[in-house]
Amino acid sequence: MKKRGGRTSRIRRRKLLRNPESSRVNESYKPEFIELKKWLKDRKFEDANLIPARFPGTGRGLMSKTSLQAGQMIISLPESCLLTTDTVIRSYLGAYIAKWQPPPSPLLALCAFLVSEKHAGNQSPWKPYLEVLPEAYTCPVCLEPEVVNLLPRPLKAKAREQRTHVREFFTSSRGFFSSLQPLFSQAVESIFSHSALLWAWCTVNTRAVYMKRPPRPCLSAEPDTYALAPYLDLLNHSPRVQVKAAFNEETRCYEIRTATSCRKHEEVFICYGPHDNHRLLLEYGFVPVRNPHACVYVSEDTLVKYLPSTDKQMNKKISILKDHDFIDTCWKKVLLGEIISDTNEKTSLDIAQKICHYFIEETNAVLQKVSHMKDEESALINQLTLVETLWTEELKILQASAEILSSLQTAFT
Ligand SMILES: C[S@@+](CC[C@H](N)C(=O)[O-])C[C@H]1O[C@@H](n2cnc3c(N)ncnc32)[C@H](O)[C@@H]1O
Repeated sequence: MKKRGGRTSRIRRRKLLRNPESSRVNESYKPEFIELKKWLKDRKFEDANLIPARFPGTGRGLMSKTSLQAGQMIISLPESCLLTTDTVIRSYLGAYIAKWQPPPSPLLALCAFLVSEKHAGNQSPWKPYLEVLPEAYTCPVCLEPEVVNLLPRPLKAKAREQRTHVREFFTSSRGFFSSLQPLFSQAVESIFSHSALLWAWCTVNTRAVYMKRPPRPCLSAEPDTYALAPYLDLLNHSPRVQVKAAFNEETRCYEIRTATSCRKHEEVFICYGPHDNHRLLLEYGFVPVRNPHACVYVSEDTLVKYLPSTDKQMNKKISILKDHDFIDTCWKKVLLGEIISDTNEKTSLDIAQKICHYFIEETNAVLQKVSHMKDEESALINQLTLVETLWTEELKILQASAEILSSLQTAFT
């Protein structure tokens, strides 16, 4: 591989800094997007505003061809382009779903359809959409156990729960998959494998938009709220934008309007919700930088370790913290406490500062370990980089918190 740092690369980097537009790569000429556009046109969707592109930092997304004003429609995708449980029930799977007892969940119906259509390859009418879907995902359920082990403790627990949940989803769906055998010449076990179902589960969970469907007798009573929205699902998340997104019953289109303007040739973002980094990694498999909702989770164990052992009110304090959802919640909120007395305030600041330093040390130690593993395990580099970004963002919060605490402490000396 060529070494970076030569004159040409220095000039290129300077150019990129001067003109960030040149760092975005238009992908609309790619065969898969040309096919997808044709497929969308056949389903009455044509769009003049957005083009697929690759951006530094966020990866593949959509770029605006014109400037977008606040209140303007970003995209309006006709119902005929959406993949919902209606699509599945109307398909060759419908009769099998109707026969199966207990009724399959809406999520299972969607996942089974995705796996089956992917297996159909060139025969699938959904091929142009399936071709642009990611081959693999980075939600914790897809990470190697040694990478999951490096996650902050509360997230590690949720990641393991997610793995168990998907495993159980697979095990409990096997009977239904067997019932589909008449549709395939190949053994269903090899089509509806654990890895195929995992791919489908991640596709729905990371890409579907919210669209409530009425309950139907052939599906279980679980809420039916997922719709896969080709092309629209290329929009990345930013916590800094506001959008209005919903299915419009009059136009019969899924519409997104932006409340935040966007300049020509910039990436167009939507907001998946005011989520912290743990939730974004857990549900969507990415960690944004400078997320205003990011926080560091402080566990009960850590609090108990740093609160004075002579404190007779310890249990009461912990239960108050629990009642207010303060345990395992945002570190930032620790800084929002009201002053009760100078002595209490000073003690609290000292404890908070100690906890903060404990976390900074722990974070630095994990970061060192991750960096070491990145040198050793090149096959895991992308997964490790994801975890590294998460810890680096936590370190920034902790360092900023330590500084604030230190200036508050100075006020008491
Ligand atoms: C609805 S899709 C958006 C399009 C996606 N980037 C693609 O290429 O297909 C959601 C996924 O995009 C990625 N993503 C969304 N917002 C992101 C961001 N701000 N930074 C990095 N990745 C992001 C995550 O992998 C997430 O699971």
